[in-house]
Amino acid sequence: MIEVHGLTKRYGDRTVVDDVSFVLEPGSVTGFLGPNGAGKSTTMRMMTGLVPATSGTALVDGRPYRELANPGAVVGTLLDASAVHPGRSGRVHLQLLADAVGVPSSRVGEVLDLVGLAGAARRRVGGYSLGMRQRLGIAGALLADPAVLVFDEPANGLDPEGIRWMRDLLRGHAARGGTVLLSSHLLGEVETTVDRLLVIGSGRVVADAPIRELLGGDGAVAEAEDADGLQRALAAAGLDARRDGAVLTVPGATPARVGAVAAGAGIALTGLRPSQQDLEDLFFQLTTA
Ligand SMILES: Nc1ncnc2c1ncn2[C@@H]1O[C@H](COP(=O)(O)OP(=O)(O)OP(=O)(O)O)[C@@H](O)[C@H]1O
Repeated sequence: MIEVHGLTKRYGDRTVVDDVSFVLEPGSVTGFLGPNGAGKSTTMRMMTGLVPATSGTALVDGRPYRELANPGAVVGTLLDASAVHPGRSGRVHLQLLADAVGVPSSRVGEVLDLVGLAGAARRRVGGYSLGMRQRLGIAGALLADPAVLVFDEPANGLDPEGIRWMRDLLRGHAARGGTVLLSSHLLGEVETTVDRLLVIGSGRVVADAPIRELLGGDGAVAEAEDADGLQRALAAAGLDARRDGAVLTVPGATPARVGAVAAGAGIALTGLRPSQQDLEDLFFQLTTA
């Protein structure tokens, strides 16, 4: 469990993270969204002791990251995948990390296999592609099988297969009771990976809720060849519907209610679903002041 309370960072007279509070529960993947410069990386860096907070606290299992006896065994971080000595091989890089967090050398081979880098393990990291460096960073984060993963833009440079692999990895981690915080600009990827959304704009939290709740909206979207007839039937039932061709959007009505009205009027529906907001639209609504 991660508890962040009142976390604030000032550089000179600029407040780049402003009184940020949230809780990350085990068994969940939280997507951390915000425009460029909103303060995501700085927040993650304060949480993991890389940058001192001006004020506020970030606790991992009740303690600040820096006070954990073996932080790498509790929190796996991917915060700057390029911060690796280019002259070292991937295997040597991971071996040094393994020594630092106290895991056996056999684990190095396991994580290399896990991230799909076994074939490139003896090559110098300087010759790795961006995606390979990301995979190496993820391998390092997973070495000690930590319960918490804090990943800043993990999909950066990954190909579509790699992105799917990462999604499965993060979902699997949460399914085993792990806690994941992931920042990303790939909204489609976020939508299919996360349970919760934490959105910041200009250093402040502007949304923190389950993604289904944020995108859910209350209403139904129905399609019918006889859209005119359906609109009349809905109006007779006291429901205002907005029509766009054969598609009717009915705010404030459940799909079940719309289906019942259609059935009562003898109108065949060709589609019926809860209305859902587009994540991109939501993102701009929340972050455009
Ligand atoms: N060491 C520093 N000194 C001064 N300002 C900094 C420093 N590090 C970050 N900032 C500023 O803090 C703000 C937040 O930066 P941060 O990297 O946390 O944003 P971000 O949300 O991660 O952005 P991005 O999506 O572009 O990665 C930016 O305006 C940045 O210029």
